[in-house]
Amino acid sequence: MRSEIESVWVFALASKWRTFSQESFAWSIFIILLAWLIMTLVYWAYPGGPAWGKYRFVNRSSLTAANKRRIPGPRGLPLIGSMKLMANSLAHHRIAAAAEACKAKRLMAFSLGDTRVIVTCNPDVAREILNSSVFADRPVKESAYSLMFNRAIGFAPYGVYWRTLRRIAATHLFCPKQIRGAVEQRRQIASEMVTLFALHNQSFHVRQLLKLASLNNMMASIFGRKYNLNSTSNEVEQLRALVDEGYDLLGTLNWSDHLPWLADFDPQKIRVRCSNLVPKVNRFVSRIISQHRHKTNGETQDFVDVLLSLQGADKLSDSDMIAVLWEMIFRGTDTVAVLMEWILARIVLHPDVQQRVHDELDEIVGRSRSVDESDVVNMTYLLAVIKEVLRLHPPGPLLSWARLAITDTTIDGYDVPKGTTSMVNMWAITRDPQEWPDPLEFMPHRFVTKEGEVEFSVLGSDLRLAPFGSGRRTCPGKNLGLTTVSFWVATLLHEFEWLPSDQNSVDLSEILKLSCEMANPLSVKVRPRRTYQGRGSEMRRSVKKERCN
Ligand code: HEM
Repeated sequence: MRSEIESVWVFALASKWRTFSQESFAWSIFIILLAWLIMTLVYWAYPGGPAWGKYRFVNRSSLTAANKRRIPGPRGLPLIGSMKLMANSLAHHRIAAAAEACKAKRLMAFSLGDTRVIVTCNPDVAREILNSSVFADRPVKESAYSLMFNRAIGFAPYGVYWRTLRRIAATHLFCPKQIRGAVEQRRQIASEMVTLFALHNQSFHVRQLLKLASLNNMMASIFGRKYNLNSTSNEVEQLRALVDEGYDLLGTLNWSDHLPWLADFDPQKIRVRCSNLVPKVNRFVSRIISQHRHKTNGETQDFVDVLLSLQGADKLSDSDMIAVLWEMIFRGTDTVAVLMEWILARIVLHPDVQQRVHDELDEIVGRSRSVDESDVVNMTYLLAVIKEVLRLHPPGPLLSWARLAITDTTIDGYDVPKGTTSMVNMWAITRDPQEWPDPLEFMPHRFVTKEGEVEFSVLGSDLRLAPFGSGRRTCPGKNLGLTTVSFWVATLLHEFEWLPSDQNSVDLSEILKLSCEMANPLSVKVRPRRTYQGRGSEMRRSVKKERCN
């Protein structure tokens, strides 16, 4: 009897405890959720949104009166902050509009999920950021890591390895002697482009051919591979597909970079795509490296040979070499093609400007011969046109890749903590009426210097127009890029009159991928300027012959 009573007690207590523990569990969850919600809202309430709020809340006791000054900026949404600013094909427009609305053109703070970001639309503050040694690092995206770019110049952490790579590239790829040495290759590709453009009797799109020309140029400089634009090569097709995929991956805003709790789910399938791409790139570049290793003639000819010849501390492992080589192809191809398409678009849109360039070409080169690269330095108006296009359509409106603060620092009087990502909205600076009279007008003559005036340099010394960035991480390929673009544009303008297509007028809408491209590819017609009768059919015959071969 006693034991029966005891078991009833035990059952009663157990069921009470179960009820209690279920209730208390539910309460605990509720309290945790409530606390989390409150903290989320507290973080979000700070100017600049949740990432800034979290930093300031967590460090509130150590912040002094001076560094309590808050950088103005949008809050965005709780938890994700202002992701919508960047998750947009016109991020540079949106950021400029937000800075205007927050009266924060000099310096604006915003949050991309957990990432603290500052951005400036002002040239003086841009100089402070880009030229400071504190911002000599880059925030590395997951895709950049997966694609090995952390071992190449663009994403390598600031330090000895990065400095070594820049020195090697500066000495063997980007120095004036090397750039001059590749003149014949650029001339050859320019003449192939002319031949192919001349074949069109109707309107056509220029983009594919410009990209292919640019890729062939980089393939020749980096891998020593020479291809004809007329003939399709399996190797070029393969590389083009690899570059396009890498370009798309790096140009996509990866939510997992800023919201670590999403990382395991890989919602945009970026990790999967990267892991599919990497072995293909490895195979492609390894094959070329191994062919170079087995070359019989010992001369140093291309960048692969240079990398293979390095000894001692400079010697690179095969995987580092692959990263460096691939990055060069990757960076050097699209930027040049994108800029050329914008230049041709402006040329078609402004016949008066085209006429002035033609007059200049007739005066300096004449119609009896083709353009020589050495003519270009004397073509002041053409160079002014290129600068004006860089001003209105910088290929990297947010300077492509952001910078990362290595230590705590001060920018424009505000304290900026270590680990903050910083960006420069070059597009907004180059369209600012306080910096440029009539900023939205296409007026190349603003860059034509008068007697005694100093020429405007776009290479990073004047932050009102620095399309190649500035400071330690400025673009190392800027001279190569400008030399190629100016010579090719001079040649294409010397050979043809560029006219709008019958069906599509020039549409200057933009789309920001890794570079800022024309949203609707340029369609044009060309009329030869200096060809004798019959040259068109002669060209057609020669192309047919090459294709048959
Ligand atoms: C019109 C042509 C080009 C434009 C507009 C351009 C623009 C840029 C910009 C804005 C940056 C970031 C600079 C900064 O953070 O301050 C950059 C970096 C870089 N560019 Fe270019 N670029 C061009 C051509 C090239 C070419 C032809 C190459 C190589 C073949 C190249 C290789 C690089 C590399 C390796 C970096 C990373 C530098 C580093 O982090 O140390 N670029 N470029």
